[in-house]
Amino acid sequence: MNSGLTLEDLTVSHDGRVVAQVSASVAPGEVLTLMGPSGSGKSTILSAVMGDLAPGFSQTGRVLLAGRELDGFPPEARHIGILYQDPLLFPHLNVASNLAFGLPRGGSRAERRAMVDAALSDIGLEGYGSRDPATLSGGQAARVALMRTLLSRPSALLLDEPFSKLDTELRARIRSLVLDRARQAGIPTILVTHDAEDAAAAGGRIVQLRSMI
Ligand SMILES: Nc1ncnc2c1ncn2[C@@H]1O[C@H](COP(=O)(O)OP(=O)(O)OP(=O)(O)O)[C@@H](O)[C@H]1O
Repeated sequence: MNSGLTLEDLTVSHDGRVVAQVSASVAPGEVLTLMGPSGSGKSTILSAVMGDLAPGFSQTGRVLLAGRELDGFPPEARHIGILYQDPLLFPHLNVASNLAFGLPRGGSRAERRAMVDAALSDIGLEGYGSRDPATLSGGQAARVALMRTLLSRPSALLLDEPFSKLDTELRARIRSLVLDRARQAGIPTILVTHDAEDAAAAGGRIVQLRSMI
């Protein structure tokens, strides 16, 4: 059974005008790069996959995960992880609780704590568990956000330029961390980027969106 992600003639319109259109299929563990000029609809396509279009937009076509159509599923039942340029962390939870939020249910307190500690170590933030997210640098917050998403074991991963605000060295490290994990876990992944180095690191096929205006 194909457990990849398929976008079948996915078309998004606003006021009767097509603003984004794509057909693509992403195999398990493949990182497909979505490129295209500003305004060609890259972020809009990711919102359509999430089933989370802003009011006024409508979509046609199909999104299939593991061969099953996602249409009609509430967003929380889709198990699709998304990361944006600006890391979104819960401001009222400390760093450890933000990470624990991503863990699937189950397991003892001690097991969950051990998983959070291992995750902090993986992102080079040992000892940061009790910190308030507001006290983190941009790069530290980005690492926590991506690890929280990875811990939730998404069935598919959407990356909307999540590396673009990081400095060159951190960018390369965080990029490898997330792309390697996605590949190892067999997660079909779509990376939106303007950056040729990101696309090369992704190593998968590149789909170019055309500007619809
Ligand atoms: N609220 C809106 N009303 C009308 N059109 C909109 C609205 N929001 C976005 N659009 C249009 O949808 C199209 C796709 O925008 P989108 O942000 O998905 O492009 P993008 O490729 O991600 O751009 P960028 O690379 O600049 O982030 C654009 O033409 C944009 O003008």
